[in-house]
Amino acid sequence: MGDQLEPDFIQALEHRPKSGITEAKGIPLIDLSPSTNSSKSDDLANLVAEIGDACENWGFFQVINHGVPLEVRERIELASREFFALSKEEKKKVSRNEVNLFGYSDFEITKSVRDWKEVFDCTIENPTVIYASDEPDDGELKELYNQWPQYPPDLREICEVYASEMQKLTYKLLGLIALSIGLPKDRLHGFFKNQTSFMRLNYYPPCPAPQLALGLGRHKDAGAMTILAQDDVGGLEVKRKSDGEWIFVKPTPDAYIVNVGDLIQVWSNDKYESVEHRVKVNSEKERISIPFFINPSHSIWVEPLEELITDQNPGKYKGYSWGKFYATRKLSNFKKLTSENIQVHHFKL
Ligand SMILES: O=C(O)CCC(=O)C(=O)O
Ligand SMILES: [Fe+2]
Repeated sequence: MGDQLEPDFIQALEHRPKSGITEAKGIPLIDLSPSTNSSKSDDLANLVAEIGDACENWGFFQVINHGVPLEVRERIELASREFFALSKEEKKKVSRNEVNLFGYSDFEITKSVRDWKEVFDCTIENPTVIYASDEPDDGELKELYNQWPQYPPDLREICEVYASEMQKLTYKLLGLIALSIGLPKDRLHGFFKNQTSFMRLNYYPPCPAPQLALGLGRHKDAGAMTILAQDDVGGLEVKRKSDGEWIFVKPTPDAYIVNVGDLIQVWSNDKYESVEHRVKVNSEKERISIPFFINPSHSIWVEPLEELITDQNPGKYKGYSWGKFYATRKLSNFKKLTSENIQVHHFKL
């Protein structure tokens, strides 16, 4: 079967998916209604505690009663299917490249192995401002804009509506996370003025050798937080903190999956860790997922929050520039990497 797959998709033995599913209780499912309704303060305190436990013990959770209309989600899933069903030639008219960092790609690489997937990226702030180069002393900025395909004609409008719903949910979740570490609700909000957040439509086609490849290799998300919609096929696996076992994230209708990224790990000084995850593919069904990557402004200096630092709990990271980190990551898509891509652990003290 391996001969049906180009060698650059084949994972090393130790990273190949297991054929069965590890049945486990899975990541926590959290009802967000106490944050929306004018509910009792006890309910809010319980919700904050649940969020804190989930961030600490899993780094991942699912939310329901999140306030995002189901219709908005159904529209973006449908539009994604319509876009990826186009011919390669048509999709490549909006290819991402070194100048236009957003758009379509069928060439994603994670830890030097190709992912069995296609993506369409679009940015949220219009334009998004980032550093023009990854050189530490070069302060030149550049503006990034989206590219939109001709078909489906309403993709732009649908993505914009979806993004504005995700933004509302973002601030709700950032508030709950801040409260859960004993900080004022709006403590993290300021980092996201002129944000570099972006969203991605992921398409995982059926794979002839799903036991050899991955839809997306193991990785951690480098930004602050990710909110993910997955369809009913399933494939996402999360590395359980307690024992390192890969746990299948069972699709839950109308739930969003939330995970802590590397920035919350640094801001919280390792109280909340960013957790590895990956995506399995299957030989029969295509799968759609839509991550919304919440990233701060390029101008943010990332370091443990000063309120959390004491003599007993000294800062575990030296600071780094989010903008330079992000520029390095984005430009690496177009370079042949010979060494490990930039990672947050490079800034560990
Ligand atoms: O497709 C998924 O379920 C996960 C996607 C993901 O982890 C990512 O794009 O960073
Ligand atoms: Fe991810």
